[in-house]
Amino acid sequence: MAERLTFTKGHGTENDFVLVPDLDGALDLTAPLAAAIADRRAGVGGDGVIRVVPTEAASDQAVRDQAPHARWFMDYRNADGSLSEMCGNGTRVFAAFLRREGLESADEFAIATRAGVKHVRVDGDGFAVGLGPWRLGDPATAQRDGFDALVHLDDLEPFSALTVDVGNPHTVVALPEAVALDAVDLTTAPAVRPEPVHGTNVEIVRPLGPGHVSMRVFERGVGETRSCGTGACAAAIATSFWAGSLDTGSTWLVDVPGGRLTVRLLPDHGVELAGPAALVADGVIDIAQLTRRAQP
Ligand SMILES: N[C@@H](CCC[C@H](N)C(=O)O)C(=O)O
Repeated sequence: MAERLTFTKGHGTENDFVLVPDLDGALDLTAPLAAAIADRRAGVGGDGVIRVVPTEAASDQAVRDQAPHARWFMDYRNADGSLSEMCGNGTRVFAAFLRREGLESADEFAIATRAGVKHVRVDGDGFAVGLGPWRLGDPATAQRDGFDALVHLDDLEPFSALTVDVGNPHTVVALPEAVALDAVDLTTAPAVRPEPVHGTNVEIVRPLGPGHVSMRVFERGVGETRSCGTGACAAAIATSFWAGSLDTGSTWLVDVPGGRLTVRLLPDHGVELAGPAALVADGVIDIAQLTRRAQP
């Protein structure tokens, strides 16, 4: 493996990522290496690590099959090194990197992900990305009860929640009026029942008005983050579902600690996420130093 890796640090509404270009597909971005890069004290630091690699060089056949539609694969890992199928904020930062580097020059293009091909377009200063199709985790239970899961927060009675898949798994909590959003303790992972087999991201949502919610998120493989793009989509979908108005072409503003995202609900379970993307630093990682463990 190369001893030095170039990287770019970026963020979308303060959900931050380390992008590692691997233009010839030679880098073995293992879970321990990704976790070391994402480490905020001994590494570069980020909520996730994104390898930028030609789609045809991906190890997964299902990803390589996307090569006729998308030249570049967003190989996403969480800060703990685990793989994720999708990252909404990451898609915009990935798109900004591809354009800055001249790897894509059009205003609209597609990117390959573990959740399939996603279409990106320039949208003002930022990007809009189609993240659909979404689906409810347990549609029959959700249609009958309005909820299909319970989430335990703090020492309070469990809260009703809805499971939404946006390529990756989400559980959205409808926080009752009596509980302040800022007061919820997200220093540890909320317990979700039934326990999701592959884990879940948990969004806690407070409606602010028509088409407008405030949200905090505990991300699978990370902890509390300042934003989550797929989580914002899940929050808008769940809130619309509870209001009985899905698939209406509505636009939602989702306020997160790191800023504001816009979510458009489209027909046929489509959903589009729009927001900023910033590339803030470039550098070089010394792999030997990064992986050297301090002696006690
Ligand atoms: N922050 C991302 C989601 C990243 C992956 C997530 N933690 C998971 O494991 O599914 C976003 O903006 O969507």
